[in-house]
Amino acid sequence: MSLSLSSLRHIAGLTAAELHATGLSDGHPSDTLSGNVSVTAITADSRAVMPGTLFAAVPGVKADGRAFIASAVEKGAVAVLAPTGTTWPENVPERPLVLTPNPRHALAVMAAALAGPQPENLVAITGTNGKTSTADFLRQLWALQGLKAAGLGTLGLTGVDLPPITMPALTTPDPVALANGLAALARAGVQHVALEASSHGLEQNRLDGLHLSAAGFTNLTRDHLDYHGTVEAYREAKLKLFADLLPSGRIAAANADMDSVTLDALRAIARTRNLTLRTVGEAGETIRLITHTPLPSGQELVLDVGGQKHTLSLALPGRFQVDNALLAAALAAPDDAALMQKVDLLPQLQGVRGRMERAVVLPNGASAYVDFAHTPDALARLLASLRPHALGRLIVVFGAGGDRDKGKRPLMAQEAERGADIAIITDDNPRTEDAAAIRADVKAGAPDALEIGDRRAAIAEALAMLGPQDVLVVAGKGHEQGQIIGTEVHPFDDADVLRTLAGQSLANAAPAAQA
Ligand SMILES: CC(=O)N[C@H]1[C@@H](OP(=O)(O)OP(=O)(O)OC[C@H]2O[C@@H](n3ccc(=O)[nH]c3=O)[C@H](O)[C@@H]2O)O[C@H](CO)[C@@H](O)[C@@H]1O[C@H](C)C(=O)N[C@@H](C)C(=O)N[C@H](CCC(=O)O)C(=O)O
Ligand SMILES: Nc1ncnc2c1ncn2[C@@H]1O[C@H](COP(=O)(O)OP(=O)(O)OP(=O)(O)O)[C@@H](O)[C@H]1O
Ligand SMILES: N[C@H](CCC[C@H](N)C(=O)O)C(=O)O
Ligand SMILES: [Mg+2]
Repeated sequence: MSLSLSSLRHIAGLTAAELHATGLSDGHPSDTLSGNVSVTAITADSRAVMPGTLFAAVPGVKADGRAFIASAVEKGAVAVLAPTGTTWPENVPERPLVLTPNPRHALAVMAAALAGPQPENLVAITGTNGKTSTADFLRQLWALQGLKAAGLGTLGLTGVDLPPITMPALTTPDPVALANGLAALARAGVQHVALEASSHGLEQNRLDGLHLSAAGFTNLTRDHLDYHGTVEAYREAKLKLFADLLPSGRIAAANADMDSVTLDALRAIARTRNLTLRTVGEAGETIRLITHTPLPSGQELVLDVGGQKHTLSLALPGRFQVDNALLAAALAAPDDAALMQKVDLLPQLQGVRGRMERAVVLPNGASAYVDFAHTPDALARLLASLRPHALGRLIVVFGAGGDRDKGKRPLMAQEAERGADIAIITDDNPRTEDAAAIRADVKAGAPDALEIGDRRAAIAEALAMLGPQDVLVVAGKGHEQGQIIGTEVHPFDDADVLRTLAGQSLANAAPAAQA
């Protein structure tokens, strides 16, 4: 699809006064520069510019996109979008220059306009933990009703019979990939999409071009303060989904057991913006969790759904999975009358890859789980959820990622030490940081924890410790397929490593047992 620059500016709410170009002495654009150029694509990456592209030159964390205007023009950019105050670089052929205080917002809105259709039911989920799980449960609930549905987030694009669409490996993709991916899904008849809204994505306006039908909020606890600076700024970024992006009159759903500051702020936004707020959980008003009883194969739930008591079994272990399942049900129901029907589907939900996934059961009855907990709150809840399953000891292997929030490292360790009988600190994507220094930051919160840097060796050591009825959980990587050291990704899959090592130890044990 192509659109004229002036239509794009109109769509993004940018006025004529914001169109400039160097060499225009009277400040008024000439005909060529008046915005009648045809734009076929938009990108914020000069390396992706092709003839006909509008280049969004945005300052970022590592680089300043304005340094690449010359290169974009050389590659055929027909116009440039940039922050107010940007001047045209010297010795670069003139192009229309659209200036706005928030070019990332304009980029997302224009990308959506150029991409075309969006799925009719587009639900975004935010929160510190539980976005992927809730989005996948929602996708499953739709699929169970026979609807063509997709999930989009940390796991990439998920669903059955989807067109081949490549997405960047981010929880919330950049606005151009997002808009194009969603348009491809809509064109393929996928009208139900559950999407993760990360705080980075919200802060960077990646979702600003989307037409959302509902939005969910799981919880807000510590993470990503390296990027947002303060909890307040982090909360503000998450709340943007409800304050700015979700259109008035739509459904907002939240876990009522989340911190009260965030919940109160959400309630205030819902009131002001006329959103229908649904709450779930122990304090939930829409779906209230009355009791939950862990069972060997999952858990039994007693719920109050709109005043009606309802008992059902969930085939998933872990208290936090109940929160995610109930939030998904609240988001799946277009009106209150449909709530019970969605709740009735919950027993059919299947586990999400790498989320409390039981990878190995040893002949002595010990189990080993893989989970994606990488925050203090997630680790605390994970270990509390596993405790009833550990008739023996509970052992955790975990680490903290490099180039990510340093403040969470000792807090994660405290939760590991508090919640498990044995905690083993290991490496989890050191990225460009020194792995030993990360482990030292972690160990400051758990001086008694064991430290084994090599992740495979740490898992092997933990497996060797497992006595009858013990439970091991390897946390932090979940579905991940690699260990990122420097900028290189070394293949690594916790579940595979567990299965391989458990198989080897059984093979090694066999001759000894016969002797
Ligand atoms: C810190 C961060 O979020 N960075 C994201 C951001 O990059 P940025 O805009 O700051 O980029 P930059 O490298 O400073 O460059 C500035 C601009 O110059 C442009 N450029 C750069 C080089 C060049 O040759 N030409 C060019 O035009 C860049 O395309 C960019 O537009 O925007 C890019 C495009 O959307 C993202 O790819 C990039 O994600 C990086 C890779 C990343 O690691 N992000 C992580 C932290 C992230 O976003 N995680 C969240 C949260 C996960 C969770 O929930 O836990 C996620 O949604 O995945
Ligand atoms: N509702 C919840 N409350 C607290 N912890 C949770 C909740 N749901 C999941 N977790 C924990 O967080 C981990 C990650 O879950 P999930 O992948 O669903 O979260 P996410 O928000 O998508 O994470 P990311 O920010 O990395 O995308 C799980 O493996 C579990 O340990
Ligand atoms: N989306 C999260 C994933 C963290 C996973 C963990 N394995 C790590 O590397 O810290 C992040 O980018 O912070
Ligand atoms: Mg996720």
